[in-house]
Amino acid sequence: MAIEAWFMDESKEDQRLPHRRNPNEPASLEHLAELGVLYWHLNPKDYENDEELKKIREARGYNYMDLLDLCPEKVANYEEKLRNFYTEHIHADEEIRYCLEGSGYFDVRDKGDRWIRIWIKGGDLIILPAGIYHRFTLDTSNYVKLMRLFLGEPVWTAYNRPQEDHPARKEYIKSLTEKVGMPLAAH
Ligand SMILES: CSCCC(=O)C(=O)O
Ligand SMILES: [Fe+2]
Repeated sequence: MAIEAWFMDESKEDQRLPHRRNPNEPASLEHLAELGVLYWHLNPKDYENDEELKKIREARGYNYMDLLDLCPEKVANYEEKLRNFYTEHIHADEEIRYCLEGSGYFDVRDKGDRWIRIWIKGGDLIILPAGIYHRFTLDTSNYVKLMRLFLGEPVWTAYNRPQEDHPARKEYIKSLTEKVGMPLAAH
């Protein structure tokens, strides 16, 4: 089972709606990988004993873990948090999220600054690279339970756009040009 992603329309309607273009314009996993976005599908049941998750955590050094149950009863300043999540930003580190239950949308900017909407559901683990512009919203199901992973002491600081001089942003832009630039330069 693969994740679904698509280019967003321009409408300013409710952020929780799918915002597909008409006709739908899918974005492939390969396209996401070119942006440095990584994806795995795991079995979210019994995640505490999942060997696959364990392997990914070990390989990438994700020693920190916590759970975010995104509902008004369990999250302080719920509305404010949701607003901040949907404000376009970057981080100095990777953002690693594993969806255990429910669903939601991660939006990431592509190289041409277009929004790609990634629909995550139970079992989807995604990694956004440091420095990529992104945001998050619940979908119309209004509920998600996420595992947050991190390498070392967690830092969740969001730097809202524009951040063109932020070292993580510069590093990210450099990594993009290296990825597409290398094969061309060889000709
Ligand atoms: C609800 S997790 C995703 C939101 C986000 O981008 C963040 O926490 O930085
Ligand atoms: Fe973020």
